[in-house]
Amino acid sequence: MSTSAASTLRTPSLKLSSLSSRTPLPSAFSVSFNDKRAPSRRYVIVACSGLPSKPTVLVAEKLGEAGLDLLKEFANVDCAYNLSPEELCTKISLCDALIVRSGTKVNREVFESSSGRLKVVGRAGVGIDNVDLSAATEFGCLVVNAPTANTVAAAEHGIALMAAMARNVAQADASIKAGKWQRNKYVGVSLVGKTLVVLGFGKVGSEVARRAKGLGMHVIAHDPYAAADRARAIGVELVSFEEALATADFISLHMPLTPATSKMLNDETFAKMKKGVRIINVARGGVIDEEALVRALDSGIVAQAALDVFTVEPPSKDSKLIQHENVTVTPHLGASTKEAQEGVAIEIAEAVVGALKGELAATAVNAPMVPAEVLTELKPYVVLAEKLGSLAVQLATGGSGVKSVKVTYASSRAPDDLDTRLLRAMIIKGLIEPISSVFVNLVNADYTAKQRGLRIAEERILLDGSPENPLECIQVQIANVESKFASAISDSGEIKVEGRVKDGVPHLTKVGSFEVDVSLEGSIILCRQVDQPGMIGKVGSVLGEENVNVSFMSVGRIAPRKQAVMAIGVDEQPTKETLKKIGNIPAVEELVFLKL
Ligand SMILES: NC(=O)c1ccc[n+]([C@@H]2O[C@H](COP(=O)([O-])OP(=O)(O)OC[C@H]3O[C@@H](n4cnc5c(N)ncnc54)[C@H](O)[C@@H]3O)[C@@H](O)[C@H]2O)c1
Ligand SMILES: O=C(O)[C@H](O)COP(=O)(O)O
Repeated sequence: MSTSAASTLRTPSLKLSSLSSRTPLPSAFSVSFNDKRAPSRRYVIVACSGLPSKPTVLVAEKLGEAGLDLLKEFANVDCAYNLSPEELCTKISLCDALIVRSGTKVNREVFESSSGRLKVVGRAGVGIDNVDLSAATEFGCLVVNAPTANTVAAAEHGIALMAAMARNVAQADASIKAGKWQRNKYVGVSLVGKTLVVLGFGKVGSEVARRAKGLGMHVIAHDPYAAADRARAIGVELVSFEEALATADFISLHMPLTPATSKMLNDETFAKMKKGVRIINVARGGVIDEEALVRALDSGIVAQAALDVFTVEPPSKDSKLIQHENVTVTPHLGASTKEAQEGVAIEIAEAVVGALKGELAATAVNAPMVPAEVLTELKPYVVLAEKLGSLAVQLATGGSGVKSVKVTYASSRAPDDLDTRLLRAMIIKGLIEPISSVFVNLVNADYTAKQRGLRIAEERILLDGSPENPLECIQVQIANVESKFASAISDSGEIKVEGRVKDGVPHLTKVGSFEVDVSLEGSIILCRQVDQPGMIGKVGSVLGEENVNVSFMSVGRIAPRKQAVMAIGVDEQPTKETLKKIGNIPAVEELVFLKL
């Protein structure tokens, strides 16, 4: 990709088939259940069920027109800039999505105030340090960002600040406008031949490095997570933090603000730098201890600094740092080019609309990454997983006592070739939703389980045979609970249900120790009886008389004329009286109705 093209990059609209294997999964999102009997069924994995016919998107900071146009095709768009925190909290309960830049704090109160309606937060830019990700995850709200469209703009601004600082452009400009002509005062330093250290060799850092090399600088970088061969490919050596500090003439900062990078440049690290070093920061203000920087400037360790970002934005007018003669400042303009803002607006609008539609989000920040092809393959198993979770918990007496669940995946695939995070999330959804008002999705499943003290142990059984299908069967067991259907308790004392996918359709294949075979759609009646002729007919006619349509029926028995379990798939919910009539059939010993 040419660097000039990068700033106007558009994120293509994402469909399952167009995603690469590194595409972060979905959060959200609806996955079509390929069921011949229910072809129109949409299956929501994550966030976006229950949306009104036209969702509402609150755009809380200025967004490029092209992005707004895209949003308006799909949603009601409310552009409300400069909201106070209170106003944002008031508005948010009426919104399905929120789009912000770096100027809006999307904190816990915002998620709390949304009362569960907010499904997606779109950050029109890279840094998500203004969004409380744990709160978003807790509330099952997907966070997406626009990570590529402003890369070049930020890199160009870094280079602009470095050159302007080295030649005192801002100071000389102010001086001349004040009526002075100070040619001797503003003698600068050259860039050519100087060592530039790039701290954070990601998208922006590497573009800065590329450009600085073009200016004849010697460029080295420190980034504990960057690949050395990627750096080498553009002629940059990765060095240790200590070496970086000790050799730099210029240091340009390009890491995210995280607990690990907060105040990374401080009194101690400034003391390790060469006297007269120059610092450029277009990353985040918080990566520098600003008071320590003032001390380093005063002592001459740091000759000059050029800053686009600040710990508090806007910084106070009388801040010593801002007013320092050797400091050049801009008001967080790194991403502010027409091209970048247009690109960011399109990138974020596409991500938010896609998320609201239930498509995959390539830029999800708080959802696990599951490659798209894995998702496609797992679709029917995803449905199976949720239904098994739901059946298992409905079989327990008093669902709130469910604390320990064991999930067993039997597969011919090696464990490394089977990603079960999505399945686990769906089992958790199935286990929790029928017994609570919590909405569980891929974003918040593990968190919600932990909050409820629900332990999920996963086990894999490696089968012989062809690994053509990802899974042979899934088994869900709940320990230490009683069941309202005693036959669901296995020999080892747990509630046990097992299922598999047949011709793309999920089936229940085992309840307790009984083999059954019923397609998991509609609802199910499980009925234990003494195995004898005519039972299917008797139960079937009670249901027929009450106009309840049977979609599937299967009987599993221990041995002829001994106990048997009948699994009956029904399209309609039978009335209590109907169930009572079945229970009154002499050979029937117990029965339970389970909603799917
Ligand atoms: N000023 C602006 O307007 C503007 C515009 C765009 C991006 N940014 C900021 O620039 C920064 C970089 O953005 P990006 O798109 O290149 O992100 P990126 O994720 O592509 O790159 C960040 C890099 O920092 C590295 N890193 C993480 N911890 C580190 C550490 N302790 N030491 C050194 N490196 C570390 C990561 O490995 C990664 O390679 C972010 O803070 C972003 O918010 C600012
Ligand atoms: O992280 C980013 O993308 C930049 O800091 C840009 O922030 P902005 O969208 O507020 O300009």
